[in-house]
Amino acid sequence: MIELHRLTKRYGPILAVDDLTVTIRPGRVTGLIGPNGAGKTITLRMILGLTTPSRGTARTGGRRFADLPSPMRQVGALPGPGTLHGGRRAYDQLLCAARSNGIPRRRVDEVVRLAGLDRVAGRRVRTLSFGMCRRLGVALSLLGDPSVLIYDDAVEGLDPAGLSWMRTLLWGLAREGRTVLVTGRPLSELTQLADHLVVLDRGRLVADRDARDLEREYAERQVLVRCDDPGFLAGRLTGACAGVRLGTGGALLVSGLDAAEIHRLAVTGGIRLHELTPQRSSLIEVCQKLTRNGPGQAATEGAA
Ligand SMILES: Nc1ncnc2c1ncn2[C@@H]1O[C@H](COP(=O)(O)OP(=O)(O)OP(=O)(O)O)[C@@H](O)[C@H]1O
Repeated sequence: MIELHRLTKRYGPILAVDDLTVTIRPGRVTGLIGPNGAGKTITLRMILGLTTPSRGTARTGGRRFADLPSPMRQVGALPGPGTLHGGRRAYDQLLCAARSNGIPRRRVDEVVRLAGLDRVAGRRVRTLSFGMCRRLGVALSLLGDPSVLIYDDAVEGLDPAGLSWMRTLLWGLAREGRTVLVTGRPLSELTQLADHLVVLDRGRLVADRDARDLEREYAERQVLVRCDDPGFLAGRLTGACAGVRLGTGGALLVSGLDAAEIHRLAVTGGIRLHELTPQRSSLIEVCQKLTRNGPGQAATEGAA
């Protein structure tokens, strides 16, 4: 479990993380998401003891990172860029990390199998593909058999096969009862991975919800309409208190009325319908609605 209590990081007037209290629970994959500058990286850095909070605490398994007796056995993280030794064989990279943390060699063999590295373990790191390097990072993070996994940029750059592998792996690790926290981009792929979402905006918590519940609650139902007289139909729809936006190719995106009501208004107005398709906004659109719909800056002191 990861517990953040009133976690705050201030850089002068900038509140990068603002009084964040949230618990990341075991048994599920939690996605930490938010627009650029929302405070995701700083939050992860505070959990991993790389940045000192201005106020509040970040604890994993009840302790601050600096107080963990054997961090590699409690928390597994993907290595940052440039951390892997290009001239070393993948297996030796793992063995070296294991030895310096008092981890037996048989665990190296286990993580090689878990990460699907069997065929490339003898190759030098610089000769591995991007996807294989990511698998090596995963193997390193699992060496200490930690109960908490924190993966920044878990899916960035992965092809569909790599993404599917990562999803299966992380869900498996979560089902074993581990705490799994992922962040990074792209949002579309991260939201496919996470079954719970913690959404930040300007350093503040805006949602801490089951991903599907969030989608159900906030997703705006819309109906896409194509007809022979969109201007006339739009007038009738707004007259019936519907929200109407113009889509591509003259289509109307209608909210606030269901397809049957739209159909009735079109028919009684003598309008011929070509398409009437109910739609739902995606989880990405929900997250954009919850935040500021795009990049921005962290909160500054005194800002509303
Ligand atoms: N060392 C620093 N000094 C001053 N401000 C900083 C520092 N590090 C981060 N910030 C600011 O803190 C805010 C949060 O940054 P952070 O990197 O955590 O955002 P993020 O959500 O990870 O964004 P992105 O998605 O772009 O990586 C940003 O406004 C950033 O400019």
